[in-house]
Amino acid sequence: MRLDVVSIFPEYLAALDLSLIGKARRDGLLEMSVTDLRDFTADRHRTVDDTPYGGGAGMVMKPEPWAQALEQIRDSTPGSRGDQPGGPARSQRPVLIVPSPAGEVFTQETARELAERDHLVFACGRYEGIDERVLEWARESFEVRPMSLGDYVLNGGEVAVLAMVEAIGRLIPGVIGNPQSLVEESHSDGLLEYPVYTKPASWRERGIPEVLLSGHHGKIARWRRDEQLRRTSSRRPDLIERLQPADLDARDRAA
Ligand SMILES: N#Cc1c(-c2ccc3ccn(Cc4ccc(CN5CCCCC5)cc4)c3c2)n[nH]c1N
Repeated sequence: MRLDVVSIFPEYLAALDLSLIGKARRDGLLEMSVTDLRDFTADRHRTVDDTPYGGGAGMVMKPEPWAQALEQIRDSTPGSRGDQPGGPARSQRPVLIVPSPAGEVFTQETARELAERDHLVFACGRYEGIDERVLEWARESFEVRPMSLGDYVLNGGEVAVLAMVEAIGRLIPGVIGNPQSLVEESHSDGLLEYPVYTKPASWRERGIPEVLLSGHHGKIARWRRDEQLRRTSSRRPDLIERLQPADLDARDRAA
């Protein structure tokens, strides 16, 4: 997989050189490049914003620097242009992910879907956002996906990209050492994860659930599933409502 990020704060994305994503890059499991939008400006002040048509507070990001940055990324990626009329086939098109409070909400399902794609391009807006015509223009060559982290307002797209890249990157085969840990985490089966404990068995006069010391794998699995159901019912009843009958077995229903 190839990841490209465009931002006026490229240093914000330096955190992606750390930890698992950084190791995945060094291991060749993914390629990643960060582009400074200001490199595509034509004035001495490297201006990327201007006042909004129709008035209103704040500034809007100018379209031309974005189009030039995205063209360079598109044209430097084999197969992204395609020679078919109407541009590249969907499967070849890079996905242009545009963080925005007005986007679809990014979920674990979104991460799983995007982890299957060959080329993701993230456009980090700032100010009040990017001129909408950029997204319209980009649809000729990209699959354009406005994407939101959740229902709160950030100051720009970089924090969202850090979260999305981590959520997507960890699903790429080989990035996580133990793939089993991907199976049992929150949202992998529609439920929140169970509580975890480690040594010492007694800590500040607090013990751990006896079943976890029993060595009885079946009982431990049952306890963990019950804890998932209990936690999800208590903290995220909306997830319980979304569960399909097939997601719950007879023992769950009895719980
Ligand atoms: N992902 C994600 C996000 C973001 C996010 C992502 C990208 C950008 C780029 C700029 N901002 C700041 C911003 C965006 C909109 C507004 C409201 N304005 C009202 C008047 C018309 C114009 C828009 C204010 C400030 C961003 C915020 N916030 N929350 C998420 N989950």
